[in-house]
This record gives sequence, C-alpha cells and structure tokens, in this order.
Amino acid sequence: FNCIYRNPNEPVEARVKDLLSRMTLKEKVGQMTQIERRVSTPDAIRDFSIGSVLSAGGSVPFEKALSSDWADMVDGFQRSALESRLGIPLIYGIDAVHGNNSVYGATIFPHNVGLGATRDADLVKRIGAATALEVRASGIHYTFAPCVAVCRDPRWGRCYESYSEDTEIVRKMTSIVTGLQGQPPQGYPKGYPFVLGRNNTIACAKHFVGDGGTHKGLNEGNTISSYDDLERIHMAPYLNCISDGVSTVMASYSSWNGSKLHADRFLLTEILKDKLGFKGFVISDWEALDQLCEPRGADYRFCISSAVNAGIDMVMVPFRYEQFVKDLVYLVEHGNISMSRIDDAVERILRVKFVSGLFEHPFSDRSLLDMVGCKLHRDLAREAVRKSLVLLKNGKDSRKPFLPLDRKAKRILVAGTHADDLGYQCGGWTATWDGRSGRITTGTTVLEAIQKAVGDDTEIIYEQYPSADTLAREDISFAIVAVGEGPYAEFRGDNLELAIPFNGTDVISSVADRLPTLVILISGRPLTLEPWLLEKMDALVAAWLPGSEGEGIADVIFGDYDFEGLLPVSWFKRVEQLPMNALDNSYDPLYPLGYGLTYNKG
Ligand SMILES: OC[C@@H]1[C@@H](O)[C@H](O)[C@@H](O)c2nc(CNc3ccccc3)cn21
Repeated sequence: FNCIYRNPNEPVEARVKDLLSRMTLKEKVGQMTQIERRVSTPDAIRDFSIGSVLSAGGSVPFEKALSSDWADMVDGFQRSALESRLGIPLIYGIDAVHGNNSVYGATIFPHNVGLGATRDADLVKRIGAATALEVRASGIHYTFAPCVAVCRDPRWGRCYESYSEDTEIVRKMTSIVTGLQGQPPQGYPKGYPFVLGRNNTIACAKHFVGDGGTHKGLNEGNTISSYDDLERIHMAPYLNCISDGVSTVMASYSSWNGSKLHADRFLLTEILKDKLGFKGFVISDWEALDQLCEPRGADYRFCISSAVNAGIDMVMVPFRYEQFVKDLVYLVEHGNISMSRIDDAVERILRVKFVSGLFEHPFSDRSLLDMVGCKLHRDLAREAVRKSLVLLKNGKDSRKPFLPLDRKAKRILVAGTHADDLGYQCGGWTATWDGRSGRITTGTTVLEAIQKAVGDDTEIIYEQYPSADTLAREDISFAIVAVGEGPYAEFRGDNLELAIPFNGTDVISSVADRLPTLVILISGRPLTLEPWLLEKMDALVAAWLPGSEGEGIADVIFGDYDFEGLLPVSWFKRVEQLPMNALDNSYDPLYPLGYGLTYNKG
C-alpha cells in the first residue's frame, strides 16, 4: 500500500487523518455533497469527488428493476467515484424503511407502527439483518433508517413510521440498528460508528429531534416543549442508537420552539456531538437547507452557512450540487465557515466510509442476490405480521368469542377495499414514494391468504362492495371485511379527521347488519370508530400496514397462532381529544396504549 489511507491494516483514525491531509477544499466539499441518482453523471461524481448518491422515494433505474439491475447501476456510479483523484468510494443511500422497499421483489416487512405492536426487540433486530442483506444485494450501502420518531399525535402523516407514542417502546425497537449494521464488539468506543461487514448497511437514526412531537402533528411543524420534555420523550431513543454504533443521524425538517433543527447548533453540535458523543456524520434531509431562509431558497449561501455551522456534515442537496459546492467553497474562503468545521464534517464522513469497509470492498457482492425475497425472509415477515396484529374486539358477548374463524365453514364473504390490494397493505414508501394501489410487487394479499387457509369445500365470495343480492343470501357463514387507509407519505398523510376512507364505514355497516362479521383495519394509525359501528361488528383486528406477507393475518384469524400484539399508540374516541397519550391526566381512550386481547388470556 503506497499510503496510509489505502492500508486496511492501519487504524481508522490514522487513515482518516492521512486522507484528509491530502484533500483540497473542493474535494472536502465534494465529500459533503449527496446528489440524487437522476443528476449523477460520471463526470459530476468524478470531477466533484461526490461523497454520496441517493434514490428519492420511487427513483428507480427502470420499472420493476431487479436487485441485479440496481447493483449494476450503483457499481457504475462507484466506478466513477474511484476514478476521482484520490479514489474515495461513494456511499449510495436509499429509504429501506420496511425491507428494501423500492426494489421490485424485495420482502416488504410491516411498517414501524406494526413492529411497535409486537414489542419484540429480537424480531426487529432480525428484520434489520434481513433488510441489510437485501439492500446490499442491490449494491446499496446505506439506508435512511430507522425512523425513531416518538409520534405523539396520529394526525401526523408519518405516524406509521414511528414505533410508538411511548418512548420506552421506541427505545426497545432501536435494536434494528444492530440488525442493520451488526453488533459492535464488547468495549467498542461509545458513539463511534460501526458496520460489521459486507452483509450489513450503514444506518441512519432519524429525524433528529422531536419530529413526532409537532403541534397538531403538522409534518415539518413546530415542537413546542421544554428541553427536559424534548430530551425525555424524543431524544432518549438516540442514546440507544448511539451506544449501538449508529453511523449517521438525519436532522429533522421540524423546529423546536420555533428554531429550525437544521440550523440549531445547540441541538446538532452541543448536544448530539459534544454531550452525547456522536462520532458518525449528521446528514440533512432533502432540500432542507432551502427552507432555512424566507422566501425558500432565496439566499442559499445564508442557508448553507446556517446549516453547516450548526453541525450538518453531509447535505442531501440533491439536485443543484454545482451551486452548493460553489457557495460552500465561497463561504469557507471568505471565513463564514471555518476550515476546522469542514475538517470535522469530512472526518466524520471518511470515518464512516472506512468503518463500513467500502475502501476494501467498493462494489456489490452478487452472491447475495438469492437472498432477495427469499423464503427465509418472507417467513420472517410473516412472523412479524402475526405478532403485529392487535385484537380489539372478539365477540358481541365476551363469553362467546367470534375468533378463531372456522376454516371449514361452508361459505365466506370477503369484502372491502383492502382485501385484495397489495399496495394498500404495504402503504407508503413502497415501490414509489407515497405508495400505490394494486399489484406493486410480489406478495400475498389478505384475500389470497384466506383462500390458501380455508378448506377445499369452503367457498369464498369476494366483493369489494358487496351487492344487495349477495347480502340477501341466507347461505353465507360469516364475513371478513378489510378496509382502511390508502397509502401516503409525509405531508400527504397529515389528516385532521382520521375517518375510515373509501366509505369503509358503510361497507362494514351494510355487511355487519346482515352477517357475523370480522373487520380487519389496514391503516398507519388509529381511525375513528363510532360506538354504533363498533357494536355491529363481531370482531375487530388492527393490522396496521402489514406489507407483502398477508398470510400472517390468516395464520392468526383462523387460529393457527394466538394474538400477541398490544397497541403501540392510544386509540382515541374522537379526534377532538388529540393529542392524547398514556399518562395524560385526562386520558380517555377507546382502547388504551398496551391494549390487546388474545384467545387464551381473553
Ligand atoms: O428520501 C430521502 C429523505 C427521507 O430519508 C426522509 O425521511 C424524508 O423526510 C424525505 N423527504 C424527502 C423529500 N420528499 C420527496 C417527495 C416527493 C418527491 C421528491 C422528494 C426525501 N426524504
């Protein structure tokens, strides 16, 4: 090895120091720059020494591209990075937040709210490990996960990305970090980034801090709270992630008491880096710097100066990178940003790159391709679905439970908008940014799972909106009605009403008036359930956003497995009660945090 930074036998900090000492200001700034794949030309990556490339939600090489196609694309970008003067490898980032969800054929796990219902840290760690394998199989090194938001108001459009309203449950589910990155060895230095090897990814704890605590759940809004409450409720999960060696932290679009997180030096540097000892890098969110001045993007130099001086190390620009590089170089040359701040940022970025092994193994490992969507991973996802289901009602008379259902029944009516829609059961951040209806990837719908589960002599009648004739029949044993929310992401999910969409209430009511009925609610959060509606249904299961493995639902409603899920969020009676969290003094939920019936324990 002709120099220290290229020698894997040298300590990481020596390699960081050596490489940093060789870099020009432009190369340092290039490493702080993350660009979107659509503007990532070979020349841009090489000539600007770009540090990272990402896929926005839904930004794919082409429709239904397979993991091998993704790996070809990422390796192509990497070849350009290695042609730069110092040959610093780039890291490719993507939102693999419930499996490698942008990639066709990948296993889609339940979204975080469902995982919170499992209370199973080991399960979530195994999901992290499986996700990391499928991400690395696609050649990608870095996932913008986990979201460790503590969602205090279900009106927030990203409620389903939060494991729970309860900080302690979120802290427990941070076990996904050691699944994704690998488990640091005993005595590993606190706060230092860790990535075990080629089957692991760089992870990202997000969005620092208080993203789930904004006023009325407004996305990118303002979290009004004392520092003690911010620390106790929203910051605590980051301590777990940092002690588990999380390599990156993403700053939040939101504000704390009116101060934009991306420009908040106290929280990003004095707390996260100095007090909590975080040694990885802090990445901005998408075009978040542009929001730091009014009107948006008006004074980009001011925005860059505010964010970088506050402690942002890598900027998800992601399109106007020439402008960004030019302005940041200008700001350093004119003393608005110190070289020591730049060196700190670049050290952190290089540290993660050396720790992740990218200098030794910059290209994809094709031997991982047969792990994508494999039976092992789909069985794991199915287990997660089973454990995420929360039984809220079982029988109009608790002495006569309605579930488990009889799989040998003569005739079953399956109804509702969510009975046969893979896209609906996966939710947002699947195939595209905000999700779609229909056959968006490979998987098993609720209806298909029921069809597989029932006896040969059982007839299934499937109608999204059952006809009057069907409802007039006298020969149907019982009905299963699957309704809920359509897919959404971020601001598109902000919702003050929280009613069941697509006339779900009418479908439930018309069916339950005529038949013994199980209702399965597919949603990212609790929805309004009027008392008169609840009374009509014989049983109610909250299934959250279960993902591709719908068989997990049939496993439980037909009794092969018992329910284990417990509510990770309070179920309100009326939206006027919100925000309403456990331990509030006027706590009056329909179903409290932690509620969940079982077959055996009642
Ligand atoms: O996808 C990258 C990040 C993601 O990791 C953050 O959690 C999330 O806050 C986030 N939002 C955007 C911007 N969203 C967007 C929506 C439609 C088209 C393009 C970008 C990007 N990102």
